[in-house]
Amino acid sequence: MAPMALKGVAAKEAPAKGAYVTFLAGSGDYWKGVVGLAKGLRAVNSAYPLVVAVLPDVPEDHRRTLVDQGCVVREIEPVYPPESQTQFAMAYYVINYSKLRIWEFVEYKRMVYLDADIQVFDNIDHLFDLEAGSFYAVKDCFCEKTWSHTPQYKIGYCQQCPDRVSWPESDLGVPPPPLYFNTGMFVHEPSLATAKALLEKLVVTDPTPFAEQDFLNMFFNDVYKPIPNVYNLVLAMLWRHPENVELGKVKAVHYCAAGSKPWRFTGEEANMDREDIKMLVKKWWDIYNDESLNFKGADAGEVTDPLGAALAEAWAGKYFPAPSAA
Ligand SMILES: O=c1ccn([C@@H]2O[C@H](COP(=O)(O)OP(=O)(O)O)[C@@H](O)[C@H]2O)c(=O)[nH]1
Ligand SMILES: OC[C@H]1O[C@H](O[C@@H]2[C@@H](O)[C@H](O)[C@@H](O)[C@H](O)[C@@H]2O)[C@H](O)[C@@H](O)[C@H]1O
Ligand SMILES: [Mn+2]
Repeated sequence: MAPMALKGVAAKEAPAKGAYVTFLAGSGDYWKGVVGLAKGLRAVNSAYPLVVAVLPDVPEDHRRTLVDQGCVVREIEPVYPPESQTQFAMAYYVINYSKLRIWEFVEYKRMVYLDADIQVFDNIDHLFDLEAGSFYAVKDCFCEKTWSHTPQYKIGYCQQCPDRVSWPESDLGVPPPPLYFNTGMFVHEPSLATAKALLEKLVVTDPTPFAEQDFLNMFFNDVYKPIPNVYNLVLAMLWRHPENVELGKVKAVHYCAAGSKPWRFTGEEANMDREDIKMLVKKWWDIYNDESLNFKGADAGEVTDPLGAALAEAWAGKYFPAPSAA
């Protein structure tokens, strides 16, 4: 017997296949990173929309700019680590715990998360077809000063080159650290059960220096599957492990090195005078400034990405009342 449909409850929509998702907090200039990302994904003809998880402190004009670029803007509730210990996470990173909300985006079966300081230079839509059940992300590097609090930094050990300085297991009596991923980019499967489990685990987990990145590495440690660094080039790799980088094959660049955010670039910080860095920053600006990559929404008449147009239209009314009839 067919299950009786609950009166007035619309049949559950089958989740859409997938979407890219990024995270925006505050009223600062990271919205420029999101605009760049939206245009970069268009430049590589991605078939998926870009969802932006915004904290309540993101101003309306920034949200409007993102909707005008075809983004689907979704407000999320902030996520805070246990109050009593917050001072143990680098204050700057504490807001990143709110990234955990994207597991609640169950209208999508699969999502590819990208930090707003990432730019995509080649189509990576095939990531949506990776086998389900694993957590896919790129291995991080332990060699920058930001890691100076860790034993691996003090020893000079890095998972990017485990043989350069081998882990002194017999001296330390502990095995090398498990594989550790950078959370500027990852492929995940939204699920309310996982979202609930993440938050329940967070409540009993003291914050650590790399905040949600450390936490996600702990949580997904047994299902983590490394993917090649072409999907998330952590810039420090260019001077820490150049032997592991083939710049011509890189599909996504992560501008996470100090001073490398393109929209704030001065070239003054360490390594920012490198030719490859200046070339990558220019590549970012070339996309950001390319008017032909602007979203051509329904109101522009010529719909170039129907899914984005439909989503943007559906969402436009959510944040901005439809223009009243003149
Ligand atoms: O003021 C901020 C700081 C961070 N972020 C978001 O949080 C992500 C992680 O921060 P960031 O990329 O600066 O960290 P990094 O990768 O450089 O360590 C950013 O990419 C943005 O998506 C933001 O929206 N506003
Ligand atoms: O909140 C912790 C952050 O941790 C990661 O950034 C780090 C990491 O890449 C280190 O390896 C670098 O040395 C460091 O510069 C950089 O900030 C993620 O990119 C970011 O999205 C966010 O999760
Ligand atoms: Mn980043």
